Formats: sequence, C-alpha cells, structure tokens
Amino acid sequence: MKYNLNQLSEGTEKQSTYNALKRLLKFISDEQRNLWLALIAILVNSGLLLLGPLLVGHTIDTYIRTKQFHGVLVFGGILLVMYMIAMVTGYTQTKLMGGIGQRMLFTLRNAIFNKLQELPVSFFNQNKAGDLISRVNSDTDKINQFFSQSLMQFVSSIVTMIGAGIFLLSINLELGAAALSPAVIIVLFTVALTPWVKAKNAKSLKSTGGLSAEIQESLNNFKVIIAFNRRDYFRKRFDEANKENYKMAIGAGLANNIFVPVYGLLSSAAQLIVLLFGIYLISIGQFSLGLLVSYISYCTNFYNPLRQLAALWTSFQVAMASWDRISQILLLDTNLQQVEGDKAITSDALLEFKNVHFAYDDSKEILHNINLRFEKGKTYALIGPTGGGKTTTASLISRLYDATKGTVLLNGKDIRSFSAEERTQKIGFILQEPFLFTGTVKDNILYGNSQYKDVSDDELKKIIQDANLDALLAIFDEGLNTQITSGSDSISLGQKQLIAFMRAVLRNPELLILDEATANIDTITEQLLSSILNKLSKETTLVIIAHRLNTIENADEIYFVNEGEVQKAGTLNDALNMLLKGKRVS
Ligand SMILES: Nc1ncnc2c1ncn2[C@@H]1O[C@H](COP(=O)(O)OP(=O)(O)OP(=O)(O)O)[C@@H](O)[C@H]1O
Repeated sequence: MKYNLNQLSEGTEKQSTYNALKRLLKFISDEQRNLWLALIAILVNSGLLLLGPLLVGHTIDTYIRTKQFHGVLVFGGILLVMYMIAMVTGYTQTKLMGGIGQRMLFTLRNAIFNKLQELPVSFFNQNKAGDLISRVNSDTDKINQFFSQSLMQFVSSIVTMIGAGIFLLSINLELGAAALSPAVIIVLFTVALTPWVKAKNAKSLKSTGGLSAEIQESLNNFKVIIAFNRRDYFRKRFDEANKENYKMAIGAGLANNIFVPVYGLLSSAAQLIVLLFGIYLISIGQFSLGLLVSYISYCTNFYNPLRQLAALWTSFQVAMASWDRISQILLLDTNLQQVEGDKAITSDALLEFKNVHFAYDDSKEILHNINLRFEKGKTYALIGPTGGGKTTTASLISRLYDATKGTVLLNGKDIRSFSAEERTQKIGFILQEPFLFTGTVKDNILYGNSQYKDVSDDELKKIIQDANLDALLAIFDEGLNTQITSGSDSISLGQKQLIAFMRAVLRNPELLILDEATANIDTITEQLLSSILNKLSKETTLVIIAHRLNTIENADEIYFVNEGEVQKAGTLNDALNMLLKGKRVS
C-alpha cells in the first residue's frame, strides 16, 4: 500500500476549499456558543464603528454649519460612549477567538498524533520523521495562527465591509456604485490568483518538511557522520535543502505579497472617484458637504478592511495549504484493521503461514508462497543469509505487516481477526534494535503491559524473581530505578536487549520471537538468557532468529530462509551446510 505523503499529494486531486474548510470546522463543532458570542461581539463592534461616520456627517450638516455647539457636545459624547463600547466588544472578540484557536490546535494535534499511532509500519517506512514532525508542529501552528489571530479580523473586516457597502449604496446609489467598482476588479483578481498562491505556499511547506527531515536524519546519525568524516557531505545536503527552502519561501512570499499593493492602488482609486464625483454632485446641488465627509469615511471603512483582507487572505491560503498536508495524514486508511477472518481457513497449529506472499512495495516481492507451522511449546529457529527474509517473516508473525497474498493463522484463526491487544498479549517480539523510552528500567519493562501496570516496586521485584529475571536486573546499577534516556547511549546495546528481553518475558506470551536478540550479549549472559527461556512455560513457543548457530542448538525445528523462500533444514549440521553453500538444498 502506498503511504508516501509527498507522492500521494502529487497524485491526488486537490479538495475544494469549501470541502476542506467544512472538514476543518468540524474540529470546533463544540465551540458553537463561543462562536456565536464572538460573532455578536463582532457585529456590535462593526455596527458601532459604522454608525460613527453617519453621526459625524449629521453633526456637521445639522450643528456645525448652524453653529449650535450644544448639539456638537451631545453628539461628541454619544460618539465617545459608542467607541468605548466598541473597544470592549473588540477585546471580547479577540479573547474568544484566541481561545477557540488554541483549543482547535490542541484537538487537531491530538487527532494527528492518534492517527499516527494507528498507522501501519509501512507508513513510517515510506515517510521521513522530520517531515511528519513538521506537519504535527508547524503546519498545525499555521492553522492556529489563522484561527486565533486572523479569523476574527477576517470576519470583522467582512462585516465592516458589507455594512460600509450598504451605507455607500443607500446614501447615494450612483456614487455608491462608482465607489464600489474597483472592488469588483479586486474580487476578480483575487479569485484568479488564489490557486497559484496556494500552490506556492504548498511548495514552501513541503520544502520546510524536507528541511526538517534533513536535520532529523543528520542528528540521528551524527556518530556515523563523525566516524566517517562525512560532515561536508551532510553540510552540502543541508545546504541544498536550505537553498531549496529559501527559494520556495521567497516564491511563496512574493505570491503572498502580491495582493497588498494591488488592493492599495484600487482603494486609492476608489477614494479619488468618490472625491471627484462627490464634488461634482455638490456643485450641481445634489449632495451636501457633511454627506461627502461621511461618504469618504465609509469608503475608507470599506477599503481599509479590504486591504487588511489582502494580508488575511494570504494567511488563510497558508492555513489551507497546511490543512491539506495534515488532511493527507488524517484521511489515510489504517490498513491493519481488524477484519472478519475467512472461517473456511483454519489450523490446529499455534501459528501457521498458508501460501503467504509479501512485498514491502510494488517493486519487489520479498516472500514467495511461504508455508510454515509453529506448534505450541516448541522452539523454532530461522536461519539464513543476510537479507534472506527472516526479519520480514517475523514481522508478519507479529502482524507488523499484512501478507499481500495468503493467510497467517493464529490459534487457528486469521491473525487479522484479533484485536491489537489480544494479539500483542499472545505474541512477544524482541526486535533486532530494541527501542527504549525515556524513563526508568521499570517503565520500560512494563511498557504496554496492562497486567502489571499498577504493581508496587516490591511486588514487581517478586514477579521478576518468579520469572527468573532477577539476575538480569542485577546488571543495572540502580535496578528498576536505573534511568534511561531515549535514543541516547546511556546504556549499552546489550543492556537494551536485556530490557527488551525482560519486557517480552514478563508478558508471558504464547509465542515469543527473538530476532538476533542476543547478538550483543556476552556468552555468560547469553547462557543466562537461554536458561530463562528454558524455564518459560512449557506452553510457550519460541521463534529464534540467529546468525550464531550455537544459540539454536536446542531448537526442535530449523528453517532455512533464503531469497524469500523458507525450507526445513533438518539437523543443525544440514543448516550449517545450507548456510555455507548460501543457497537452498533440495
Ligand atoms: N522496510 C523495508 N522496505 C523495503 N524492503 C525491505 C524493508 N525491510 C527489508 N527489506 C528487504 O527485504 C529483504 C529481506 O530483508 P530481511 O530484513 O527480512 O532479511 P533478514 O534475513 O532478516 O536479514 P538480516 O539477517 O540481515 O537481518 C531484503 O532484500 C531487504 O532489502
């Protein structure tokens, strides 16, 4: 299945802004009360600000021209009160919309993170962590910036513009139509350029994701970079990614700024039209001076928000381009869903592969028509040359991936019909490169283990003793409380494998896979692990992947995995011969 987000974005049709916005607004569907309050605040605010020029015009024509200063004072007082109320409503709308934006950001980040948790391993194989981090952090923030800072201004600008437009047309239709004509050009210009601006922003965000992926890759591999003195190579790669990002950001910046001067020019043209046409109307006695002053104010009230909208429209385009990138993740199917298994296919083995084929991507099939049976309580070994397909086989046993053809059966039922919880309870997997989280040894060995999640340290020590794991725990200076830092070198690779081993054994799985799980462990500790494994429940099935044949001496059955095919190897000696020949024996 294709999960590469950058390729997916090129292949799929872009969703319309309306549909995208509708889906985005679902994240604030429970904010209706606050949205209504904010809207009321915006309406009151804009209404009050729009009444101002009318009152000023009225004061000029009625009181100033007739020198009735009492009226000037009264209307001055009314205007002051109106502007103070407008200030309060302005603050209220900012506060409400800021809160809505922050809560939306919170929900959105949760939704993406939860989605990431549901996606299959293939998704993470096909996408770079840096790009994903950029989507979760920076793209969500772009949406938040629009919602918390710009949306309120956006709505209030539109409301003010509509109000000012109504005043302009109702005071004098002809003059109003003339004043609004540049706005029609602005709308046409905006509609025509919007797709281009959005595309420029999408490219810029994509290159930011690429830059983030580059940084993440070099940080993750800094030891190799230093050991091979490849700093120049990575500097060059970073330089290229940075240059690309710079180029894209300049492109997006130019596109984003194109609206502002055009809007500015056309709003000045509108002012000029009003002034010339207004003076002409006054000269033929169809208009008053006070009304012209009001008119110019309304014209400003119409075109100033329009100028602001130019900047806000840009912010909106950036937010929508970011939303597209986030939507791509949210719209992905989690292909490891629980399905109804085919009841006709059953098995009496603990785990069985029936005609299983597997490919990581469309280019090459890795496993071809595999048939395997693992019985309860037996030990199996998978051996074979590097790249032969052992880890891939183990990954299918633990359903890190689904077979592309054929069926994997667990307890006689399609493995896909088990819930993730049931499956992980039954199957333990010690990976070649165990991953530990920041925390203590205790946190790490209890990771994902619901059975022991509330046990005290003393109870846990007893459980560890019963599982014969106490000798392993003694290797850590501070026992259960030894601190571990994720991804760091605070403990050795062998020690990491020991923690992963304890983590898996404590779950007491029905089937335990050890993928080169003792490769970095000294011989004495290895013997200790082997004696712990021997003491595991007689019901536990072991699948051991190993390059060192001494680790599989006690296996009941040995499988030779090579070039995506699996074959019984017979005795340890036969297995050795197969390995030496590096190919299958028939
Ligand atoms: N994530 C992946 N995406 C694409 N191809 C992969 C992936 N992982 C492994 N492969 C390919 O699948 C084949 C089998 O790899 P696998 O890791 O299963 O071999 P292995 O027998 O476990 O090797 P080793 O002994 O080195 O661990 C190899 O050709 C490898 O290139």
